[in-house]
Amino acid sequence: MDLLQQEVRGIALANLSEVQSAPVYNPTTVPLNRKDSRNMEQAVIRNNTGSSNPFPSNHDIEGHIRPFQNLPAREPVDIQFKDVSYCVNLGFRKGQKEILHKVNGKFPGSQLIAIMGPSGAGKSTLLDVLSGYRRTGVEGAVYVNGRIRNLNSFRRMTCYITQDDRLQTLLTVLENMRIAADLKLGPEVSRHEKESIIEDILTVLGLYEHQFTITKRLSGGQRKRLSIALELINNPTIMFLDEPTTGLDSFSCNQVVDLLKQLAKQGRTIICTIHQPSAKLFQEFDQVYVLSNGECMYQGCTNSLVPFLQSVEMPCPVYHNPADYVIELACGEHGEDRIQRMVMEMGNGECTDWFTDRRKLLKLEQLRKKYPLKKIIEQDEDLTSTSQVHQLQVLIKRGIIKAKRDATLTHLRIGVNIIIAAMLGFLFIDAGNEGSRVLDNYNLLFSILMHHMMATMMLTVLTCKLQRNTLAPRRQTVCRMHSHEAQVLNRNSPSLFPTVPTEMGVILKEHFNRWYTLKCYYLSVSIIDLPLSVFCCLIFSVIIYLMSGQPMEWFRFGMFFTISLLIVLIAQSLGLTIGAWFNVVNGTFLGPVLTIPMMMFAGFGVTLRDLPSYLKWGSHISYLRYGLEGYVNAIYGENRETLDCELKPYCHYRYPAKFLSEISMEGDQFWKDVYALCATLLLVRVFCYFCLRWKVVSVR
Ligand SMILES: Nc1ncnc2c1ncn2[C@@H]1O[C@H](COP(=O)(O)OP(=O)(O)OP(=O)(O)O)[C@@H](O)[C@H]1O
Repeated sequence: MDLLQQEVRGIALANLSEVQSAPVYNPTTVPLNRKDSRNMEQAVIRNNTGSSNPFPSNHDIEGHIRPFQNLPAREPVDIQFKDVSYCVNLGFRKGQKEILHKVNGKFPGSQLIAIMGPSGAGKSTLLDVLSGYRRTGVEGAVYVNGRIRNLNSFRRMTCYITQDDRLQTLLTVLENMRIAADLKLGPEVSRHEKESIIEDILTVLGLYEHQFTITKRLSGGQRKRLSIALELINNPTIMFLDEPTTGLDSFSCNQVVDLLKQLAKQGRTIICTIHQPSAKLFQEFDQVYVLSNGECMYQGCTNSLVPFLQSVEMPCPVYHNPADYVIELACGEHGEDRIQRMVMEMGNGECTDWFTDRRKLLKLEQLRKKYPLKKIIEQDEDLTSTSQVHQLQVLIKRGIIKAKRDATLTHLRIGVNIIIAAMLGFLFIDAGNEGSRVLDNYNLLFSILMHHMMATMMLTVLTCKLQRNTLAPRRQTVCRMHSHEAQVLNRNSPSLFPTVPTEMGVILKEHFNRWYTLKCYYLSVSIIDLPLSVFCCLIFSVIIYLMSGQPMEWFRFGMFFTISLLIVLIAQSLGLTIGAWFNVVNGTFLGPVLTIPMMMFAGFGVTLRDLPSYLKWGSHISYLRYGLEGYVNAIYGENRETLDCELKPYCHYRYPAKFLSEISMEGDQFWKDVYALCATLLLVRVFCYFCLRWKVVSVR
């Protein structure tokens, strides 16, 4: 051994002895009774005081610090996984790509566990697989307390916190917490109890002073803590967090990790992915799991990483952060052979030699004995904890608050309808009663149809766009980059490429975390928008009807308005379907393009009679045809009297029946058109729901 090597070893071992002498909380050796956990909490807070204690004191009568007094401590849950592989389909004729290669691991309860690795190593994928978010393409077994994971009961005790904070930004912190409490705890828990839980969580997370702040004004760290706070309401036993520290400054990082450590001490298993923590932050984790190219390079206690590297003859250089060094190794900066050596030594995650007290680690059969099979209560497939009626009520309440706060879009919709109605009104002024301007009026009716359809559809496509199709956002692989550059890129990426959470991203997160069923969400969205759609449509119809001098008969106005409203609702449903299915660029392109065939078959340019026989079917599926026919019948049908003929000596269409016959819309078809439009609306709504459902399920 040369001198340099001896020196490096000596210092690494010195690091090790220093680290080992520090008191390390090990849940496998220390039973988690109330007294001990209190002492440990005190110890941690004492350690934090003077630096960055994120937990304002929360004293009980004896003066002891008791955070989360309204959240009972949890019985630890032990997670193990064996030979877990994950494959994605790359598309038609492109084959498959294996992202995780038969990895193994052991995540004991009451621990704060970090999954580390370079970008593209498979951290988020492993988190998705373990949380049950990804199911298709997954092989291998995941064990919970020694038994094969039952996904439904597992999901009832877990929550997933995404990297990009998918929050309702228009609501205040308190409103967000109250909505989450109402959705998760239901009406059985009294308002007082809910408020106590909320107060407790907000206090411990340092958000109490910000409870009346609108979420969009919170800092990055506060948002992250709010994301955690929202999921803590129903007290999950296992928490999965995707890069909870990315985009935060070191102070906020410490706050978040300290908080996670507190939660772990109460019996929760906290598993999070993390890029390259600072040396201080790294020490906060109880256990670390290092991935490289979908294989496990190290698994064990954080403090054992340095000795492990020593044992495989890749000692951590002096004054080097072990976390940085292991990422450099995982990137292959020191050679691919070193990765392979570490993977082999670790048995791809099977080796448990580097846990603090491996004798206390329980085998699967021991775990089964320790946690005997509980009586299984038959629970239905619905994973939510409250009734659907209750969820609907809460979601409608939330939607109304949001609509009130974001009045710009509401004002814009009203404004656009008034302006377009006035413009068309001026253009076609008094065309409705004049026999010589029947064709003008026909053009006006078609223009109204176009307005209702395009304005509503495009607005919906743009506001419900789906940004990403996964809970975990993807970034480009930067594996071979120098670790420091990678670190800088990763720390900067949130500000360089802001990931604005869209409504769809929020739905994916909330639905996966069992806040509500998709049915309730969809119904609430439809109900909330209805009054505004009716109002906009009514205002437009009144202006255009009066300005263009249509017949002053209530029943005709009623017919005109009914058709307008049905068209608006159909266009909105189509917009929702396109918005849920395609991204914003494709949706903006497809919306108008798909409308063209509908217009072709509407009977406007080419009358329904003159349509070639092989294209007649098109007129039966075009809702614009029923819309136009409905308008024409409302204005010129129902035995309308002879029109005025004041502008010209001869009016070709003085008799409405003649006009109806020429455009091939004779015979009172109004109710047939209304039925056809209602059927289309129902069909599109149901189709849209299944699209949304498919989208949510298919990304898993
Ligand atoms: N649906 C997919 N199709 C093709 N490749 C995928 C898919 N999902 C993930 N990958 C690839 O799998 C690898 C692992 O991705 P993953 O997001 O798990 O990495 P990561 O370690 O979390 O990276 P980061 O830290 O940058 O988020 C990457 O190379 C990624 O490109």
